[in-house]
Amino acid sequence: MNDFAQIRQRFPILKQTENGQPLVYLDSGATSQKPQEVIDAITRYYTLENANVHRGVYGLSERATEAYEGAREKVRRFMNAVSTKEVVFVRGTTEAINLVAATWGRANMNPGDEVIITEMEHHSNIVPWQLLRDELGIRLTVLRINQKGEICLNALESLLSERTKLLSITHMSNALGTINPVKEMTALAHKVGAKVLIDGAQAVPHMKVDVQDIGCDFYAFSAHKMYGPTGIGVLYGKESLLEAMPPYQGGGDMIYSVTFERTEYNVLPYKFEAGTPHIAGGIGLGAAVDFMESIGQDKIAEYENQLLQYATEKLKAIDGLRIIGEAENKGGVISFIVEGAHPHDMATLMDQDGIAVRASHHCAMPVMQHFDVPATVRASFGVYNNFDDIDCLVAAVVEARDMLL
Ligand SMILES: Cc1ncc(COP(=O)(O)O)c(CN[C@@H]2CONC2=O)c1O
Repeated sequence: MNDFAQIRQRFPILKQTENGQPLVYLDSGATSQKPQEVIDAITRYYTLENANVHRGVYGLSERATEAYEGAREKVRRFMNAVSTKEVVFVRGTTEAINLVAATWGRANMNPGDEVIITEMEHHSNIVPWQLLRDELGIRLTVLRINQKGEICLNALESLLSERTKLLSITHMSNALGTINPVKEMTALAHKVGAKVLIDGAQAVPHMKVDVQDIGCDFYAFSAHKMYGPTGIGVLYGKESLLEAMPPYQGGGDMIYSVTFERTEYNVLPYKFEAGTPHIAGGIGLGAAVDFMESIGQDKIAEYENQLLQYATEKLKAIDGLRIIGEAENKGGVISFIVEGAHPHDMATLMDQDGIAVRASHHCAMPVMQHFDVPATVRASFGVYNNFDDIDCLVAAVVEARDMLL
């Protein structure tokens, strides 16, 4: 049994059947499945370590705090951040981006200042900037994509100006699979003095991310996409920026002292972590980091690329199927349509064969508009998928197509 076949055995949920067929889970882009060690870490916390963190002066609370803050250090090392002060726990990528818009955005942007995003963004990296535009009168500029679903660095350079205060971009598209050249994009933005936020929700599960190497100012991701629990994610921010930003929410734990006249805020990262945190989620995230590092992100990326190449070759051979998003550099996501068959009908029929794929606009409606499709069928891979899964996917696509046409 090869390594990845053994890894698959660590996911209990994959042992079940769906409609009498083995479950073929190909929707990791929406949320990944969880290995036993992540499930066990969360169970262990509630079984043996549950207490509120940071303020208890008794052993149980100290052990809960050690487990929770130990997870923060794991994330720091995982992203190669300089300090745990730069690792803010949030609910997920969406909250991370909203936090930056609400704090750094409000404190640093004035009417006429510009945010640049790309045409392939998820709605969580579009709507927060629209809200800020409508509140502050800033400009929101879109970097268009080509017919392969790629951005053009020269076009970005032409858009950047002294007016640009933030470049906010996805590292990897959830709808197209496109991997953006974020390091080069960051360098171009910094040349005009703009800050850079990277939406890493789809990238972190699939590849090694080194925030110091990229040079970005903010980086956001969600635990539930990289084998961890829902409800916990990370905002990385350069310490100097986080230090200068006002708090996001007010309450307990984010304070040092409170009088009715004024409040002195807590140090980083706690200034941004008001209220009782998702302690079990943080510990589960730490276990997910351990899981990914036990395999090796480069090994994950290489394996998933083999799956992607195989799936692309097999799907392209199906009459009437069009792949949406054919970037030279892609991660483990493949979107497609079958002419004459609505994606929702395709996915519904494929479910009858035990195939779990997403049929949607994937919260990337501008991408659908660009390719003039209402939605796509999307298969997205995790470390537990294999080539048999892809053979099952292809057979189900053909069967659904023949039933619908
Ligand atoms: C690129 C990208 N950015 C942000 C988000 C938002 O993440 P949270 O929901 O964890 O805050 C997602 C979610 N991906 C969606 C969710 O379902 N299917 C998808 O592709 C995403 O793919």
